[in-house]
Parts: sequence; structure tokens; C-alpha cells
Amino acid sequence: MDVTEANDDSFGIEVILPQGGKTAPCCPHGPTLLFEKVCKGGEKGRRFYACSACRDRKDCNFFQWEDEKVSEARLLAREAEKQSKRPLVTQQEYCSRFRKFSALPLDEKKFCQDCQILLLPGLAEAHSSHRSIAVSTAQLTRPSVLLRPLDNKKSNAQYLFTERSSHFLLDSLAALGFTKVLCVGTPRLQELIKLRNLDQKHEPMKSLLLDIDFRYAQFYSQDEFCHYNMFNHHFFDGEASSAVLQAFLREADGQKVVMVADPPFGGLVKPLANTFSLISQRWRKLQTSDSSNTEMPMMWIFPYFLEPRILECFPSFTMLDYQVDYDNHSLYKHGKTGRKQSPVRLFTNISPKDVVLPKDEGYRFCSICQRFVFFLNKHCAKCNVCPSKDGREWKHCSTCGKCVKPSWKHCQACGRCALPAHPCGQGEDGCFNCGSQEHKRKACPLKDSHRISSHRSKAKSGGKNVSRHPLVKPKAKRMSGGARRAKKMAALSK
Ligand SMILES: C[S@@+](CC[C@H](N)C(=O)[O-])C[C@H]1O[C@@H](n2cnc3c(N)ncnc32)[C@H](O)[C@@H]1O
Ligand SMILES: [Zn+2]
Ligand SMILES: [Zn+2]
Ligand SMILES: [Zn+2]
Ligand SMILES: [Zn+2]
Ligand SMILES: [Zn+2]
Ligand SMILES: [Zn+2]
Repeated sequence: MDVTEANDDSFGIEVILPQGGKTAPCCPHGPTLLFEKVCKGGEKGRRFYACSACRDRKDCNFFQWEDEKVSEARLLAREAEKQSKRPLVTQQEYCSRFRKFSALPLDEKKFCQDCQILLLPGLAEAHSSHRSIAVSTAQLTRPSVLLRPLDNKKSNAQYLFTERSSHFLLDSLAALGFTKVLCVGTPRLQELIKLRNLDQKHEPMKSLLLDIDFRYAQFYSQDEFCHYNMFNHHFFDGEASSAVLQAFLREADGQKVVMVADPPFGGLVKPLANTFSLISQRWRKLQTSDSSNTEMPMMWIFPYFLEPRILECFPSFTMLDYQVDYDNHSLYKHGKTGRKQSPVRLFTNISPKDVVLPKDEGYRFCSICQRFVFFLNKHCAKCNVCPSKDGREWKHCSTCGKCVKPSWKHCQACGRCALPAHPCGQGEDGCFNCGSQEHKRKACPLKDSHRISSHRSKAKSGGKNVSRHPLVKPKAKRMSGGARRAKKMAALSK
């Protein structure tokens, strides 16, 4: 993929990927991203830098105009903030603590739930007024169960795979012959790999977890975990961690590497694709000359409605029908009917016919499409594909000449299929959030991006704190989280 400037002609906020040359200023999460407001007709707005990882200003409020002169005092204040946000303990220190902790007698193994850390005996006093629990040896092998999932939707969005999905992933990777799994934001997959190695029934697999959640450093050695930001390919521990990745990507003695990434769903596609392509390039450089043209095998887990954006960045990818579901996300569950179906899918450059989807969960092989599909995704002889994206049975519209969602009807006035309740005669009703005609608001990569919305306001008002901007929808009456999610899911399944 080219690391080039965006040329999407929709209006909204665009990310401009680094092209070498100018270095971006850093926030506590590494180099910031450059954003630009693009208006209808291609008119460009003033560019600004903002945090790559946090989509909520509460988590990181970095803001700087591209052409802004920053005073020495502000630079010093930034540096001080960066230092204050650094973890108090190094990963090396964590590793040595973990060794000591593992050697403790069972009744001394404690975990502080308030601080989310393993407590060595010397620390017990300082945490005596906190809630702490005993930790069994088995629990030590399941950090994703022990740690409280970070449910901050806009930054961490830590949704953990169900047993069903994590075992499916692991079994598929093993069946495909992969022996090294680069886990980008997939802590639960990493721990299952380690557990699988323990039972010694299988060929051992190696794994390396790259995640922004530093709590995981407590449980892994330095060659198993790197504190990492996947939106700017930033290693918080610098060269040392970067070297760990480099060593991991090297394939010796018939080893085969695969990357599995499960980014927060609201994350911007372009910076993520840029990161994955940088990792792939590093992998390719380590290959022997005869395979130098191939891409690194990758699986990117993301909602189906972002398929066009992902394929734009990775034309070699295919979206598989498999529905990935999550333990702590009630609406992203697997099911055969209605709203219970998860919208999250696997995007991969591995040949889809080789990724066998489980028959007992309703998947079958389409010999024409040469891939496994959900049973409701029936092959359309006219389109010559299994057309469904959302797991429901789609129907063919002969006027449009393509298959459409079951709830859509052909509208003579608009000359296309749409929901019966569509705003008729107003042409393509594209995205209400950013104005693009290529997706609906629900698929907007900038949706839920209040931080960017506030920057938009700032961008327009010359830095003054205004609450309204023509591009920013006025805040609707606040709904409860559950109601909001339900509404979103209802919109998705129409
Ligand atoms: C949707 S969850 C995926 C978890 C996965 N389903 C599992 O069960 O292992 C997103 C993961 O990405 C991590 N994450 C969030 N923002 C990140 C960032 N900027 N860089 C790296 N990791 C990040 C979170 O800590 C979390 O582990
Ligand atoms: Zn930041
Ligand atoms: Zn504590
Ligand atoms: Zn088919
Ligand atoms: Zn069709
Ligand atoms: Zn139609
Ligand atoms: Zn119409």
C-alpha cells in the first residue's frame, strides 16, 4: 500500500499519513496524526495534529495546528505530561516480579483489583485497604480473565473473544500451518496459544502480543509482549521493542508467521492499514528472494460494513463470512437470526478456500465462489456470487442488477433499492456524519469521534471553544449506552 495523502473527495476530516520529511509532534501515545478538513468540492481546511490512539479528548487532548509555532514553555509542559504518563514500572521489572510471584506459595499470591496488579508480599501493606483477591496458578495463565476489560469505548474498546471465536481462530491458524502468531490487540488469542503449548499435544506455537494495555506486561516476558500503539506503529519502549518484533518476524527452520489484529472498532482504517503494511514490509525484507513479492499473511478483524475501506487499502484481502463474537459485548454475539448476529468479520489475504468455517455453526462451502459462506448466504446465479455481507439472505433486484438486503425495496422514483422509509427523491442519501456518498453514517469511520468533532469546532473557530460547527451534528438528547447501542444495531440490520 502506498503511504500517500488521502484523495477521498467526500467532506469531513481526513487523515494524512506521514510521507517522510516532516516529523509529527508527539503526545504521550507517540507521534500524532495529521488531520485535514476536506470540504465538498475539494476545498481544503487548515491541517492539525491530534492523538492517534485516543478518540476522546478526555483521554488525550493534544492539539496543534500544522503551521503553529509552539513555545518552549508548551514543549516543556508536553514533555512533563509524557513523562507523567509513562508506566511507573519497566517491563523488565515486571518480568522479574512475575518470576518472584510465580514462586510464591499459593496463599501469598494476591492480585489487587483496584490497581490491577499482582501483589508481591512487600506490596501487600500499601494495598491493604484495596480490594484484593487470591490468584490460582490457572488464573495466572489467563490474564484476560483476571484483568478487568478496559471498556473505554473510544480508546481501548477491549472486547474479548468468546471461547468459540478464540478457539476457532487458533484451530484455523494451526490447521493452516502457522507456527508464529503476531497478536496485535489480541491478548486472549495470545494466552490461548500459550495454554495450548502447555498441553504438549501439538506442535508448539510462538506468539508476540503488541498492545497498548500495559497491564499485560505483568504476565509476559520481554519477547512475548511489547507496549505498542497500532495507529502509528509506535513502540513505547523504542528500539528494544522494535528489535523484538524484528526477531519475531524472522522465519527460521520452516516457521510460518501470521498476524492477527483486532483493533478497536471505531479506529480509523487508513492509519491501521498503514501500520499493518509497515509490519508486512518488515516481514518481506526478511524473506529469501524467491518469495519477496508476497505479502505477510494477515487477519484483520473488523465490522463488515468497513469492507470497502479495508479493500481500498488492501485489494488482496477477502472478507470471510465467519462471525466473530465477544464475551463482554452483548450485541456482538453469534446467532442464526435477528439482531444477535455479530457484525464483526475476518479480513484476510489468506486464500479463503483454505479457511474452513465450522459446519456445525451453519457455514457451508460454495464451490463456485470457492469460499465458505453462512448458510443464509445463498449463491445468486445472476450476480454469480454469494452476495450477503451481513449474514442474512439477500435478494436479487433485476432492475438494479444486483442483490440487496432483504428489507430493501426497489424505488421507482429513486431508481434504486432502498429501505421503504428512505427519504425519497433526495438522491443517494450518503453519510450524514461526513457527507461521503460511499457509506452510510453507521459505516462512517469518523462516527463517534467526538474528539475530532471538537477539533472540527476548534478548527473553524480559530481555536476558540465553540460548541457548534456546521459539520457537527447538534448533540441529540442523551440516550443510555444500551439504548444507543440498540439503536445502532437496529440501523445495521435494516
Ligand atoms: C477489540 S479489543 C480486541 C481483543 C481481542 N478480541 C481478544 O479477545 O484478544 C482491542 C484490543 O486492542 C487494544 N488496543 C486498543 N487501542 C490500541 C492501540 N492504539 N494500540 C494497540 N492496541 C490497542 C486493546 O487493549 C484491546 O486489547
Ligand atoms: Zn495521545
Ligand atoms: Zn491496590
Ligand atoms: Zn457462491
Ligand atoms: Zn444477485
Ligand atoms: Zn433495485
Ligand atoms: Zn425513493
